[in-house]
Amino acid sequence: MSKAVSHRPGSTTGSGRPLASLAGLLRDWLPRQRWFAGKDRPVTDLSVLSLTELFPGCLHLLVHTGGGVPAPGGTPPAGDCYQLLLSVRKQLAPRLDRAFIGRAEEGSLAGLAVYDALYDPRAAQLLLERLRRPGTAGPLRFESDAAARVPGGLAPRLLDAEQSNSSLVYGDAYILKVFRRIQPGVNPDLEVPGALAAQGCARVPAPVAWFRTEEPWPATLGVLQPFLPDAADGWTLALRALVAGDDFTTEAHELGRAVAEVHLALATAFPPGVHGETSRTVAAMTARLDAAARCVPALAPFVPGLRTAFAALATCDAGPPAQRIHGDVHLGQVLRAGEDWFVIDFEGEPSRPLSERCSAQSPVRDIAGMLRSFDYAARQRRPWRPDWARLCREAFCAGYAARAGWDPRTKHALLRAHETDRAVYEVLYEARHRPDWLPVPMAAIERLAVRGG
Ligand SMILES: Nc1ncnc2c1ncn2[C@@H]1O[C@H](COP(=O)(O)OP(=O)(O)O)[C@@H](O)[C@H]1O
Ligand SMILES: O=P(O)(O)O[C@H]1O[C@H](CO)[C@@H](O[C@H]2O[C@H](CO)[C@@H](O)[C@H](O)[C@H]2O)[C@H](O)[C@H]1O
Repeated sequence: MSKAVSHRPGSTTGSGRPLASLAGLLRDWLPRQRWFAGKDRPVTDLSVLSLTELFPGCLHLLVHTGGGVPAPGGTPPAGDCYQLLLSVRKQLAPRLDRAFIGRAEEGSLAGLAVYDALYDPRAAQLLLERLRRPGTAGPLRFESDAAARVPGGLAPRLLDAEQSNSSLVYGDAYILKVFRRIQPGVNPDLEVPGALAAQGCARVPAPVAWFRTEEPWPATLGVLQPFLPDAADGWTLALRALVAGDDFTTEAHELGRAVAEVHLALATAFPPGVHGETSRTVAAMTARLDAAARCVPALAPFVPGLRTAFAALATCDAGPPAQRIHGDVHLGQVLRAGEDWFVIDFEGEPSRPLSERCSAQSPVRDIAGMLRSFDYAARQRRPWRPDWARLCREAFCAGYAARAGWDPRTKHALLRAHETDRAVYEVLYEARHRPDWLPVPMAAIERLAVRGG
């Protein structure tokens, strides 16, 4: 039986010494996780917002770092909230080495090994069982599409890839994405695929079950959707083509069509947006650039040149109307199964506030994301293959135009501004998560600032 453990939000000691002991271990472990956003500051404060015994031996936690203590049900505080599933054992089997968080030193957990339960097949199976049978566990709510029939007993495996979240694949039939950084509200990765499926859009795997919390505020915690078993992601396929010296333009053209179809479905599924005033877009892009330059000094010399890309928006054609978009389009977010491209991960850029990610924006933002991704792929090759990226870019835009009815290549200033904004985001992302990759977006920054495109 699951039960909610009574716990005073904001305290690491509300349930006694075990929490204090856990908090100590988590302060060291959290910053080492790829999905941890606050890598640029030490975890000095950590509070437990909610703690639920999901099943015997497995605790579900929402923890908060980097800000004031949040009030229950109140306004979300500054800082970040993370979802953790933790288990304890006397000894960890070697196959759970990667899951090890630390050994508790005090309280009732003293001497026990604390580990990330998502690596434990038993815990992963029990989590799927909860999703198969809608119900509650303390503040947690497990829900499903009434038409979905998820079979029991599917063998779980945790995807190794370093991602923004953690994903479990069950029997190559379903994939459960467990969100790590939790923001109040419905996660777009539940909301958007659900709305697109209702439109009959076949480009997106539709959610079949999900779980969410009511405390400390309503938020989505995880989504189960069909797994595309023989799919390969666009990044893997593009690199394979580059290594083999193959052309990728047919794939890029089809990708352009797929992204355009998703945009058309999004425009129908969500009420059309009002075009934000251009001056506000310019101000927002400029503010993001200035903030990024404060964190990554290498950007500073390019700031004046990059600002001209944003300023040009004031005098150029406004382009297509604002609408709901994907928000973080790149080659890793598209999967090819058979001849078809699918689009996944509608969370948007993980570091942006949820309200911003759900607001109507220019679809050019998504197009710019994919164009940047061709550049990223081309730069994985020595020597660099700018011609490969250029041909993919042309083909993607042509495919997009064939389906959307307008051609991104005719909106040069708009594209340049959005590619610049995206490259600035990438500089910050790489500086925080993969410093070795920083030269990739920096090369684009130099090109966009100095040569203008
Ligand atoms: N429906 C699916 N079918 C097959 N593979 C998937 C599916 N959804 C996600 N994946 C795989 O899982 C990886 C992580 O998914 P993604 O939604 O991008 O998570 P994250 O937000 O953690 O980046 C993808 O790169 C892809 O390889
Ligand atoms: O984790 P997400 O898939 O939500 O996206 C984040 O991580 C991506 C890297 O995994 C990052 O993408 C950047 O690197 C890609 C190559 O690894 C490249 O194809 C993309 O064009 C580039 O932006 C993405 O920006 C970030 O939000």
